[in-house]
Parts: sequence; C-alpha cells; structure tokens
Amino acid sequence: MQAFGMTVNDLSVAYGDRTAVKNVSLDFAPKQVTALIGPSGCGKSTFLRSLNRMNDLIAGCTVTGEIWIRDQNINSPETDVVSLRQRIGMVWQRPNPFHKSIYENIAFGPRYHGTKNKKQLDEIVEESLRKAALWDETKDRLHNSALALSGGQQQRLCIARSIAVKPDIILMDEPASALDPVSTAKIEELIAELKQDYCIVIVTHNMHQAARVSDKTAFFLSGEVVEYDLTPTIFTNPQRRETNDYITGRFG
Ligand SMILES: Nc1ncnc2c1ncn2[C@@H]1O[C@H](COP(=O)(O)OP(=O)(O)OP(=O)(O)O)[C@@H](O)[C@H]1O
Repeated sequence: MQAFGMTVNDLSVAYGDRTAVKNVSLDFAPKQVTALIGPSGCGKSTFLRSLNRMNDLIAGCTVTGEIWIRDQNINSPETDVVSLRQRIGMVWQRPNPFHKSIYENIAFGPRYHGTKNKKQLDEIVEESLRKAALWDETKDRLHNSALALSGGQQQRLCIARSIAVKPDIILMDEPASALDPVSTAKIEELIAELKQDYCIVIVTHNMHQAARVSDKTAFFLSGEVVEYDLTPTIFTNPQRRETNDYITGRFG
C-alpha cells in the first residue's frame, strides 16, 4: 500500500474578521504520527478541520493558503469535497457512529463510493474491523446496533469506518479524551499500528499521549506554530521558552 503525506503552506483561517490560525506551514510525513498541542483556543481544532475542508461548513469562516496531497492543492475551489473526505478521514472527540448496525457503519462509505458487491463489502468490513482491533469483539454481532457498543468500542468502530474507504490521511481530534484509561490505551496501540500505513495528525491535550504516540509535535500558540520538531526534542529539549513553559505546565 502506497503511503502519502501532506504539506500545508501558509494556511490562515478566520471566523469573520477574527483570525484563528495565522500563516501556518507544516509538513506531515507518510507513516508518521504528528501531534498538535497547545493551550485551549490556540487554533488546533480549527487548523485540523481545515485539512479536510470541514470549515467550509461554518458560515463566515475563510481559509487561505495551500494544502497539498498527491500533487493536488485540496484547498482550491475546484476540489471535489466528497472525494476529498474519502482520502482524508476524520475521527472526532466523541464517538459518533451512525444509528445503524456495526456492519452498516463500515459498509456505508465504500458502498457510497461505488462498491456494491456483497462479498467485497463483507471483506472490507472484516479487514477494517481487524485493522481497528475490533473484529474479535464484534464478529458475532455485526448486525446489531453500533450504539450497543461501549464508548471505546464505538471509537474504534469510527476508526474502522474511516479506514474502510482507504484514506491517505487520518485526522484525529482528541480521539481518546472521552474514554477511560483502558480504552485510551487501546486507541493509542491502534494509532501505533495504523501509522504503518497512514499519515496521522492528532490533536491532543494530553502531553503524555503526545509523547507516547507521535513522531513529531507542533506546538500552537495564539493561532501560530511556535515550534515544530521531533517529539523527543519538543519534550526534552524545546528551543523556545513558550514551548518549555507549556509542556512543564506553567500555562494552558
Ligand atoms: N465555529 C466557530 N465560530 C467562531 N469562532 C470559532 C469557531 N470555532 C472556533 N472559534 C474560535 O477560534 C479560536 C480557536 O479555536 P479552536 O477550537 O480551533 O482552538 P483549540 O486550540 O482547538 O481549542 P481547544 O483545545 O479548547 O479545543 C478560538 O478563539 C475560538 O473561540
């Protein structure tokens, strides 16, 4: 499976006349996890949502700059946003399975994008659930409601749903913050597995989690990236005083 990354050039986002993200340029490598950290309100989620054009849905929100994947600037007006969201999956803070069966949650995306063959859909469902470490727990109840799963299982189902359409990139906005420690550990293990195939960008408030799961970390402050480096460097030898103050808990 070929892996792709993403390059962001000079991205700015404003809500009306209030700028939330200022001139951010970042490179996300394939088969790596990048963590976005920073105090509340610094623009991490706004930035993440721009990467699959979710901010298009917010009235008055403007996004300027370039977001390159596979030689295409996906922030250009010509981009087909539906096929873009197939290539860039999103996992939210709170698990949001469809009110459908476990099977249908996974099959929905591939079917929507053209796979109608039942055997192929069965294979995609099994493969996606296996990759999300959920197959053993669900294989005997695929046609039961997804809402009967625990919160942690629902979040792994949402991850399975996003990988079922074979994305290039997976975006995660605090994917474990609503989960208990055991479910959180499972999500972190899963992220480590998935990075063998995907470029993953994750927003997290949990410094330990950023240190455990990511290869690189970007520290955001007031809408700007103050520092971007290998995760061990950010957490043990940051170059900027603001980064050091944040990771040592002096603010935020
Ligand atoms: N839909 C919106 N409309 C108007 N302003 C918004 C909207 N979403 C976010 N903002 C503003 O943009 C700024 C950045 O918010 P954002 O949610 O991106 O920050 P964050 O770093 O993800 O914060 P948190 O860690 O608390 O989730 C904040 O000032 C916020 O109030």
